[in-house]
Amino acid sequence: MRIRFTKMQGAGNDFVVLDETRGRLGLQPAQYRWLADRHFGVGADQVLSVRPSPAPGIDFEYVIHNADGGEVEQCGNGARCFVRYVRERGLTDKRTVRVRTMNTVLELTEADDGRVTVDMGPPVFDLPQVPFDDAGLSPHPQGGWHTWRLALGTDAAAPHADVAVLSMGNPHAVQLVADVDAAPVAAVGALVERHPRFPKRVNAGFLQVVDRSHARLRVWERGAGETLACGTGACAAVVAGIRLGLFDPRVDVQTRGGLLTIAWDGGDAPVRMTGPAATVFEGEIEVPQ
Ligand SMILES: N[C@H](CCC[C@H](N)C(=O)O)C(=O)O
Repeated sequence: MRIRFTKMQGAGNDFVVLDETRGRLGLQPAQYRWLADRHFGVGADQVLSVRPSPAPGIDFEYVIHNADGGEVEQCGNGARCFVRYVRERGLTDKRTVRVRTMNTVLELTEADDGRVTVDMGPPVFDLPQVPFDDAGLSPHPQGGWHTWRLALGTDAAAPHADVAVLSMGNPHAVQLVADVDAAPVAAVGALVERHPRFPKRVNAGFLQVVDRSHARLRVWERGAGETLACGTGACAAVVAGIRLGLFDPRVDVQTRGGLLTIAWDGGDAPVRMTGPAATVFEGEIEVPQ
């Protein structure tokens, strides 16, 4: 099947974007994996599909598949590319669009200077909704909130990770590190991603607090490995840092791929993320059956 696609990136987190507003392509997980493959396909961290409005008051449906072919609930950097895409292709002339993902409605706004702000909705701390299995664990109090100690092996001498656990619509486990450049992102991130206490796996964030309004972050993403930036990961890291008493309500997060600004006023307030979005190239490709 020959398909048209657009390659986009937001802070270096890269995407294959598909226009399914006039009909679905009917792709299977193996075909999403192939499209994301950096050697045999186009190459991307996620594949994003733009689908027609599912309900009144919603402009589009926003469907996200990780590089491993699995469909997931949320993608923050992808949301910024989504609004750039629908405006560039004339699918809307609105400056603010509302899109529905698997479990949330996001509001995306493109400013005159091209920067995009996403209302990511409120963070979720209810552990069964993350989901996270805390059976037999006691939280470690820290700065007015708490972290959870994850054993990363079976024997008593196994290393552990102390993680803050929350959902931005998708699951996140955030740990504090002194220096992100020295953090064992691949080794520990892969163990946290597939830790049995996360039945749907988890995105593993490594957060360095620079000061109360600046952070550095690396993320080992569920279903994609380490990416140059993770939008929901930046939101989760700032929310965790605020709850742990480490950040003010607005934080600039330096990722390997670029700068994201995250703001959250606490409680049920929405998390708002601002950052870049860019179209890299358009193309056509024959997708194997
Ligand atoms: N790997 C994530 C999806 C993409 C999130 C990330 N690319 C972002 O910008 O939020 C997950 O499985 O929940």
